[in-house]
Amino acid sequence: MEATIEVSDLRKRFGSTAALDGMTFTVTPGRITGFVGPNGAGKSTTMRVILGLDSADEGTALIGGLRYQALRNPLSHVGSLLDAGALQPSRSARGHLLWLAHSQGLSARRVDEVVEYAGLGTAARRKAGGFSLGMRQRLGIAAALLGDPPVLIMDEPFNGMDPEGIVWMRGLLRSLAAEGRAVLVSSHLMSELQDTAQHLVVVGRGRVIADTSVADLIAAASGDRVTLRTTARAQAMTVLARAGAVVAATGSETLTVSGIDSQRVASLLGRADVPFSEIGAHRATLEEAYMELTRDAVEFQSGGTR
Ligand SMILES: Nc1ncnc2c1ncn2[C@@H]1O[C@H](COP(=O)(O)OP(=O)(O)OP(=O)(O)O)[C@@H](O)[C@H]1O
Repeated sequence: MEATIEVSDLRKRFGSTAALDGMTFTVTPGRITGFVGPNGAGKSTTMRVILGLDSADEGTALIGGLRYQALRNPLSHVGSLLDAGALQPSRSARGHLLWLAHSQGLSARRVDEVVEYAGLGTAARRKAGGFSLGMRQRLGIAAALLGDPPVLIMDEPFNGMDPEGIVWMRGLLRSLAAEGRAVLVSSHLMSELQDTAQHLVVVGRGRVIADTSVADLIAAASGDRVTLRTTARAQAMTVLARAGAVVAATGSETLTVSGIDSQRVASLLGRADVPFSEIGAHRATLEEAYMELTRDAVEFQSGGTR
């Protein structure tokens, strides 16, 4: 089966709310696609529709070219981590995985492999009801990987993870993508995706705002700005503004300059005898790029509803 997810023109209303309003994107194999957007943008609804847990009013969602309902032994086609709380609390983690495995014709040996892979170790014998959120996420990952699926869908997998767990999760996602799987990961924290995802689908109000590589998104948001460190901030601002640059102070000794390149900034300051210690092209963070893109798409902003 091809490792792809194809979402095409999904529309869904909940009463007067358009949760999905023409959602369209493709997740391709061999890379991590981050799925991001403000609260209420439609991420969970999209994931639920892809996984057959919810139905759309219009449009299609295909896994390897097939609707979820048409997949035989779905765990071997797609693994998902949606709600880490959905467990039988009295069952041991291993018992839960064994039950899942048997329902899909998978072996007990495979259960032991995924227990190891997800770093559950001896905790697998304990009742899942007593697990921390981080441990439940690991159990969810073990369940998602049971059928060795080519497609993975993870809703907020970093939730509840401690710093060591976050590093582990990043490495795991990267290796799953490197094995040629299609990996769709939603997250609210851009910092978690910055060094993890290669591609981003940014959504707002039920539709795609941007479908782009992380590198291109950061380059576009970085613009042609130059950052500068100087102990003579006021003097530098005067010299650069006189040359036509737009200058903004970003700290007591730092400035952002746009309109002229870093070489010109250096030569202007040199000629005017303005001291500076650092100069370089400004590189936006993924967080900055994301904020700029989604500014108009947030449903609720601090300071009241729009
Ligand atoms: N079962 C439901 N009943 C009514 N409205 C719903 C239901 N599920 C989702 N919605 C609405 O649909 C819209 C999209 O919600 P969804 O949960 O898909 O967004 P999201 O991007 O996952 O948000 P979050 O980041 O907060 O998890 C929201 O306006 C939400 O209130």
